[in-house]
Amino acid sequence: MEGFDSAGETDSIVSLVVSGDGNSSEKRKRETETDTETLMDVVVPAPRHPLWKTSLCSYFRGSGGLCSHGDSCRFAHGEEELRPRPDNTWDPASERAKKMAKMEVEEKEETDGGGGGIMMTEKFEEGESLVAGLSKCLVNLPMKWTSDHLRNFLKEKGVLFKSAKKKKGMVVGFVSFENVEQVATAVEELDGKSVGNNRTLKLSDVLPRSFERNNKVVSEGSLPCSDLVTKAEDSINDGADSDGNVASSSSALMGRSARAAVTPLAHMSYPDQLEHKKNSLAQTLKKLTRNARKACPRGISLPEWIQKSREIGGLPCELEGIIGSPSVYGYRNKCEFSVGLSLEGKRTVGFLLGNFREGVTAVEEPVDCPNVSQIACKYAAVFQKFLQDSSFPVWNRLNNTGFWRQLTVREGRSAHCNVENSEPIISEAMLIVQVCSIGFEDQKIKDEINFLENAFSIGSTEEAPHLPLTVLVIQDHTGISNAAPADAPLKYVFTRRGEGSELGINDDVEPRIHDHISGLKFSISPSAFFQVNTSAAEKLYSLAGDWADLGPKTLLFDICCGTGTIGLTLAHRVGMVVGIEMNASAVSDAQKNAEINGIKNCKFVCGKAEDVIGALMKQYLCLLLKPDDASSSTHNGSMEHSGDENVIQQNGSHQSMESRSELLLLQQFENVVAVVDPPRVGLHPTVIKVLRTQSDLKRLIYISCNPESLVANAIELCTPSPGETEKSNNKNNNRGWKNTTSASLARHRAKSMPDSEPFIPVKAVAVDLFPHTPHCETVMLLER
Ligand SMILES: C[S@@+](CC[C@H](N)C(=O)[O-])C[C@H]1O[C@@H](n2cnc3c(N)ncnc32)[C@H](O)[C@@H]1O
Repeated sequence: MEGFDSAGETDSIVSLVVSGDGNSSEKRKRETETDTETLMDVVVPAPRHPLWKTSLCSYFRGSGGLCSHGDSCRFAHGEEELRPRPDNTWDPASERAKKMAKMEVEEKEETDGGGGGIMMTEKFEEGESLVAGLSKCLVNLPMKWTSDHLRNFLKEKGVLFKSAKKKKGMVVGFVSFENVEQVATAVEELDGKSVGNNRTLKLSDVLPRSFERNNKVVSEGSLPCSDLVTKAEDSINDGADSDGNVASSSSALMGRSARAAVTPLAHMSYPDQLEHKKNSLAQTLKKLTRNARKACPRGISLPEWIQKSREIGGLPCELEGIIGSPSVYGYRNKCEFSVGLSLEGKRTVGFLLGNFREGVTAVEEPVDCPNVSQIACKYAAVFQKFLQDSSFPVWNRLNNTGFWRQLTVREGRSAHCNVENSEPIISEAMLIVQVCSIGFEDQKIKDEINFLENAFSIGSTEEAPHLPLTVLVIQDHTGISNAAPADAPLKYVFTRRGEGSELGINDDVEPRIHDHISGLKFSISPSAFFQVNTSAAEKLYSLAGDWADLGPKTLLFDICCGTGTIGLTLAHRVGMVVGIEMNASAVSDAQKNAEINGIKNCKFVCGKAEDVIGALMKQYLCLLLKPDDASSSTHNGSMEHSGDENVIQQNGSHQSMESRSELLLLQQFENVVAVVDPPRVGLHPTVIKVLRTQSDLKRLIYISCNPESLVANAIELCTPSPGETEKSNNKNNNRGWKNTTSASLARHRAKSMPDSEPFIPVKAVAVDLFPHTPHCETVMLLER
């Protein structure tokens, strides 16, 4: 379970180990052969108090790490020393206890159907209707069950019913009955009984949706499947959309507002939010120390950074605080609005209120969401107004039918600021409307899209000043979740031929908008990643550059480079940039961006980093100037670029060096730095292995939007390599990883890391790109 892997204290074995460097005072817990029972540094007193280290030391905490008892203190100096109490509980002041309490609340909410009922605003099938009193909602069913599973289960239990519906991926199902006797039997046979993997079934009444209670006519002409209203979107479901626009399901369910769903920290002051995020990051980073300590092979002394971590409260390195966002309100340059029915049954463009898994499908307008820009809100309102009269249905998440699915508004800032308030001017906007064309006639779609284009055009000019509208894209996506792949077909594209012209279908004009970072202009295509908070991203990139210690003799790898933002903004500080990115449109944007800005020392490679990085590093690093070669170098200290074109290489294939001049240029590099900025899941193991084993790579800047994956990757990068014996012992030990945490998995992988010098975490800092949400970016410097 997340957060509880680190200590594994209850089943761990304490042993005294003399470290390989002959330091006999270094005592630590060791992993056992079974791999799950792992340990940490512990000083064992004699005799040991029965409550040894089961409570946090208040002196230690209050004094910022000073306790006169030192290692002999019976209280725990920090979370990593803390042990469970004899009754298997944790010190209530500890993070573990708080996390456990939180999880208990969440589990209870899940069992209770979210504590407030299920918000289903959609019907399962045409003609389906539920009669109040003769319909029940079953909560806590196994997610993988379908309607058939539910029906068989009811039959097995001898429960008669009229109809039963259950959608895979949800924990709720809906049953209607012929009469009250059947209802009574169902309650007796099912409520509180065990189902699936020890889940406790709960029967809830189906409450009429508010719009039915008020006897309003519902435009979708449907009755709800249930009384409980729940609805959250797949993106919210998974905890985050592609850009970290996240709603925690529990807060969404409790808050019952779009504001609470997408900006759960909005009730706090901004300084409090920053403090909260910094503390939460510190807790996560401590996992790096704990896990690297556990994974440290036998017979090898603990790296100095682990030994010194006690001096900084268990952190792997100094956490230099958190940098706030220059813009706190309306900062998002990209907003993804779902289309669905509100709690009132109205066609709505906004945010899902909770978690689809738990049956939430209600969408509410983005009212009071402090991260959403005014322009995005206005376009959402224009689209919502249009939908009220559209003859095409909105997307039904229960049976995956409908046409209108999602609106994304992307904005681009001009190079100039508003003279009155110094705010950036939003000069371009791209609207991406996602639809599902299955089952709809082409001509009818065309007509409907023309109406929509007209509605947006008029909507944009009705505002004073006019809203920017650069391009309208209709994306056709037939998948279940709204998260469309980068290559989802663009069915129609309306662009402007020139400044001030009307939107129209101009096949020769590419759909794109432009933004500006650090004085450079960036061209952005519809599916390319671009940080959602431009002014905070500017801070992030320049900080990464400062930490990277760049110079004209630096070769910089920008791994997961998107549209090239990091590499291009740092290009003037290095000899050459090699960017790697898998999204072909983003690579093409990066290439264009280099051209637009007259930058000639960047190359962009299209491919998955795991497929291309090994060959690329070999190709470039074997030509590095080594200190021994310095005397034979012709390098005169200033970089002269050959004027080579920036090169895009497709599908992971790599070409040999383009020219002799490039080869000569490379020979002048004296150091290599990599900046990695991976997606939420972190780096692929192959990429980690290449970074780790390329001994010429001495400095690595890790930028992460997910501290858990940063920690997991850093465990592999920073743990000393195992000896041969340990590696071979580990070979047959690869079992039962399905339910393990990312950190445990990383520990396991670290054991098979080829012999190589580990990196050392030097410093870290948080940069808040997502005010009002729990998310923020982390930058960590690793060196060796
Ligand atoms: C967090 S974004 C960072 C983009 C860029 N550094 C920026 O700041 O704009 C992650 C990028 O990694 C790309 N990506 C995801 N998986 C990848 C992989 N396996 N190999 C290469 N790029 C990948 C995504 O397409 C996305 O552009």
